[in-house]
Amino acid sequence: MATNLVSPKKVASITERVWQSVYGNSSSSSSGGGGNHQRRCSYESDDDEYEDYDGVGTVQLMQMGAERTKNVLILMSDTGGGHRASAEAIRDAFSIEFGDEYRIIVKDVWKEYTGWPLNDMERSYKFMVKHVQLWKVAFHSTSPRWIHSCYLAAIAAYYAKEVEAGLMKYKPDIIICVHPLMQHIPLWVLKWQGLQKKVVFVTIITDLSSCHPTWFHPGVNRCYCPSNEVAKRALYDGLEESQVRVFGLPIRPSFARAVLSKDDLRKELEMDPDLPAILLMGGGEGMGPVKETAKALGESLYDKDQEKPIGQLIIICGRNKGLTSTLESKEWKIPVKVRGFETQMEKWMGACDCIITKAGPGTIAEALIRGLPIVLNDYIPGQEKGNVPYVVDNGAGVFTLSSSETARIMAEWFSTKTDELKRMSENALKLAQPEAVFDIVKDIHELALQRGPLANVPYVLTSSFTSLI
Ligand SMILES: CCCCC/C=C\C/C=C\CCCCCCCC(=O)OC[C@H](CO)OC(=O)CCCCCCC/C=C\C/C=C\CCCCC
Ligand SMILES: O=c1ccn([C@@H]2O[C@H](COP(=O)(O)OP(=O)(O)O[C@H]3O[C@H](CO)[C@H](O)[C@H](O)[C@H]3O)[C@@H](O)[C@H]2O)c(=O)[nH]1
Repeated sequence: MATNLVSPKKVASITERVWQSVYGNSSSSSSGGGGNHQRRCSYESDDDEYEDYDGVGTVQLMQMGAERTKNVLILMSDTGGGHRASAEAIRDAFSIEFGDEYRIIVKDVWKEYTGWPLNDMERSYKFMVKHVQLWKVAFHSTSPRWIHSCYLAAIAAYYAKEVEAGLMKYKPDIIICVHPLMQHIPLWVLKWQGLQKKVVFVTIITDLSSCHPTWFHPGVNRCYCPSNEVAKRALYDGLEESQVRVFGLPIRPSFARAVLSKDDLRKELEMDPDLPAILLMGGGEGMGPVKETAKALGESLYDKDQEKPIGQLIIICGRNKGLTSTLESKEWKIPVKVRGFETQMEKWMGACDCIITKAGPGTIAEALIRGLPIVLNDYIPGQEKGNVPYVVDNGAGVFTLSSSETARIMAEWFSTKTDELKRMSENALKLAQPEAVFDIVKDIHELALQRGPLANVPYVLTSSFTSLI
């Protein structure tokens, strides 16, 4: 007797289980539900509900052989503002380039599905960069591969199941990671699930130069580096040339495709139409010496002899509510606007003549696109240290930690050294890479097209495969 043959009864039972897994127990569930998913808006944000996602399985089966909307899951965390800005840039570029071909989901899966310390990275990061020596020690002591691998393996042992549930909910065809600590556990999960051939996994590095080694994971399909310096480090850390691409840091398409003139923007933002304008900020969290610099500028931009201002100041405090209220309650001799977290940074940058900021990579890359000369007044040790020479050596800005020096430079740029301001603006534009975000999404699209037939097999027949047989 051929004992290794599967009996008809067993086949029926597997078919039945596939059927149930796809359509549920009730026969009525097969009607219409999937169609709704097909008609959904093509991207979802963190705040949107992603209800009844299991219906995607239905859609997938119905669409076998036909082109179906692909799910792209972007993993990010609000540790600062840079990762979300890059995630949104990628989301918007997918939408511009490919319309409804892709459904984009931007998520902090850690926050929703895991526990401490992964679900609280925002607060931990904020705390550590506030006590900057703590961050310096954490950054450098976790740099050796064996150390961060041990930490992450220990965390994976605790949270792998939760991360798996978080990933599977969205049934991604493509996972894009824009955070260094969000690659290791998902890549392990894909390996355990046998999904490496089905799901494209790419990482987009959002630090310009001295980034943390956790960014370089050899298990990714692509590692997008923002600069040649980062690419060199990636190769040195074990990635193959075929995995590495250098297009630049992805910046929201609204920066690249801005059409409004400075005059129109100033009108819209209710700024003085004539006075030179400085944008002062400190990343998504409003970090660095924003308060001290604002006070110094309040004095240096006021001409005491003529009793009138020689410039105006826009201060963007990000999510730092304490800073916003302190600066709002101050009396100013020059025109000043104090703002909290702004969602249209391209407009504020487009309306100003130069920027003062800590050395955040996102802010720098955006300022370069807008041709703003940059005064770097601070940097976070570790990942932002290398951004200082990147700006200064390329002639796009200057670096000083002193608020009074910053104020003096500003007063000069607006009076005796306007030629320096102009030269730096030209150098900034030369360094800008507004098309990077489009190059990256086109490359990811190509990568997805190259996937083998398994990419079109619905999740119900792959990830659940082991549980079905
Ligand atoms: C690398 C291992 C991560 C596991 C975290 C656990 C403990 C290690 C303590 C500090 C981690 C410092 C991480 C440095 C790596 C940063 C990489 C980077 O460039 O990230 C940039 C990004 C900002 O843009 O930074 C972050 O996202 C930092 C998030 C930090 C979250 C750390 C939360 C840990 C909090 C307390 C840990 C205390 C005790 C640890 C016990 C661990 C037992 C397993
Ligand atoms: O009100 C605001 C303030 C800031 N931003 C945006 O937030 C981003 C800030 O990003 P940065 O890279 O300049 O700096 P962050 O400190 O906020 O970003 C964090 O993530 C970065 C990586 O992406 C770096 O690792 C950085 O060191 C880390 O602190 C920029 O796109 C900026 O336009 C807003 O949209 N609105």
